[in-house]
Amino acid sequence: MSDIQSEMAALSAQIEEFNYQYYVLDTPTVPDAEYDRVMQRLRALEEQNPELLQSDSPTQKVGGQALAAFEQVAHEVPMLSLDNVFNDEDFVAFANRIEERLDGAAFSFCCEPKLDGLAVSLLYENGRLVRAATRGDGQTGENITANAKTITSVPLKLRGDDFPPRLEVRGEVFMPKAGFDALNQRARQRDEKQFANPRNAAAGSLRQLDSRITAKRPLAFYAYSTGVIEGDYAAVSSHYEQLMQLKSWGLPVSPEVKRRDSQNDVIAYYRDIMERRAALPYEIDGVVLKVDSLAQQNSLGFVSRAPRWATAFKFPAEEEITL
Ligand SMILES: NC(=O)n1nc(-c2ccco2)nc1N
Repeated sequence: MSDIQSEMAALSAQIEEFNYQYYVLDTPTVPDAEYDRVMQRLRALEEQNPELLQSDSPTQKVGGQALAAFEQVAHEVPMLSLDNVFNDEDFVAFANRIEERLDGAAFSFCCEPKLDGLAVSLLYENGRLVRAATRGDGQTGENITANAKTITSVPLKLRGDDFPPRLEVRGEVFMPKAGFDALNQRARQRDEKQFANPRNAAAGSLRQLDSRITAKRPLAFYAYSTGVIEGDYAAVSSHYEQLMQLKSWGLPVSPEVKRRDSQNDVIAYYRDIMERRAALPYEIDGVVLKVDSLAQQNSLGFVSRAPRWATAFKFPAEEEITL
């Protein structure tokens, strides 16, 4: 490797570590000016040495040629839809049904905020992002790889080397409230169409045929599940621990994800998140509760397309404001 190549590889690795610290650990270690300096240096070297440009360089998150249409993607593992509960009694009935089906075995819940964005699947092969798809109808989605690659919090390469050779990460692409407000303010100033809510803004931005438009939209991503996992790696037995593994590989996971062991503690989690809902930087419409043990999830299975082992616990509908 030439000196230039090794400097470019080092700069790329440094930017990926900055991204991990900023988007995953939420603890940036360098000021923006330093981040920009390193990024500018890498861009300059890539312009001077185009033959050394790597397709998954962090400078390539700016989008490319517009598509004529989206390709269809068949999900190897269907992307589930969730049943809902709306009050404590329904949740207790849900939890009691699980207890019966587990013949009284103890079980915990992994509790997560229910992000109000767009479910996506990210496929990493040998640690590199090779395909991104929307949920679609659960069986078939749209190939939005070029667009997903422009989302700053979606890593183009996984961190470390203990990840499985083939890993499908599932999560939510969403638009944080601040980004949504700024986008609509700019639209108002330009007399352009405004989005009704962050969810529509995220969907509209992600399903752009021109990824250069997506690249300009303030999208974010949180992982909350996996799909296909193939090849040798240190498998864990708990959904919560699996999310912590995804975090160690450079995928952002909401810091609000917690494990709770009793029905009362789950209800306390639901109330706490509901109380803090307005202050969260992204929109949610409830919490998602999942049996934490992967073995117990497997033994509980699914009813038609919804898992017996998970439910969304929704908040009362907010009065809709019309723009
Ligand atoms: N929307 C959302 O935040 N979700 N959705 C799931 C889910 C759907 C199917 C399995 O897991 N989990 C979370 N946190």
